Amino acid sequence: MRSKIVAGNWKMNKNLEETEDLLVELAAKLPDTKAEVMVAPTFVNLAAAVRNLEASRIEVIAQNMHFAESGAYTGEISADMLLNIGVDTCIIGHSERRAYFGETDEILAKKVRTALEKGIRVMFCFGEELEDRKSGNHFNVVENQLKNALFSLDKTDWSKIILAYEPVWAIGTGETASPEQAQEMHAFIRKVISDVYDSSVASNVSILYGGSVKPGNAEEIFSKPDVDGGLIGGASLVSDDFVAIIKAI
Ligand SMILES: O=C[C@H](O)COP(=O)(O)O
Repeated sequence: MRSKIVAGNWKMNKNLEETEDLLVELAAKLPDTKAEVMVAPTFVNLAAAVRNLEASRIEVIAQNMHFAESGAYTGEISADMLLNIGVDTCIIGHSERRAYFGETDEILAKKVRTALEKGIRVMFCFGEELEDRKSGNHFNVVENQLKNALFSLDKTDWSKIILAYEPVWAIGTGETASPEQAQEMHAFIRKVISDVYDSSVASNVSILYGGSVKPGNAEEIFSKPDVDGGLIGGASLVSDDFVAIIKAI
């Protein structure tokens, strides 16, 4: 049975003091929900966030990790470093990593493999660009992203995978995929997974939607049968907005 999940990706926002303030607010305002609630602060504040949320059910997750175990990779963070501070879920493949840091499907496949070998749960992000959507190529693009990074995994690995479909044209733009567009793509993703693996893998994986989710549109998006929650950027930086989105699940 798949989980409902609402995750906040704070990206490169919030210094230490701001991080702690927001966590205190979120912990205090967290509504009663069966959904998993996650936040992904920047690397330098992860350890403090874990300590801050010790008594809370909000999970601290990472925004990225390297595929190598350790070594001469200046500026990078390993899976073991995350585990060592109590972080065992990591976002991999966010479109900003793909676009600004050259992360290819091949690199992402290696990251996913390392994460799973280390026991880190992967929140794998993917989604088409605006030109792909306009040309009607969005289903092919999404299928290839999944195939290149995930379809060599064993069936059993999928219990450690969360998917986050994020159409690039809807990220930080205020333009959201309609609930119908989100549902159509999520249903397609489940069908592709079912064809490659089987229907139990497809029905047990949580598929989140990300891209300009706000308090005003979350409920309608989350009401769709194949949408299991959201990966929230901008609106997760404001406690009342993030709490309202959690309430919508
Ligand atoms: O990781 C989150 C996504 O990039 C969505 O960001 P956004 O809610 O600011 O559009």
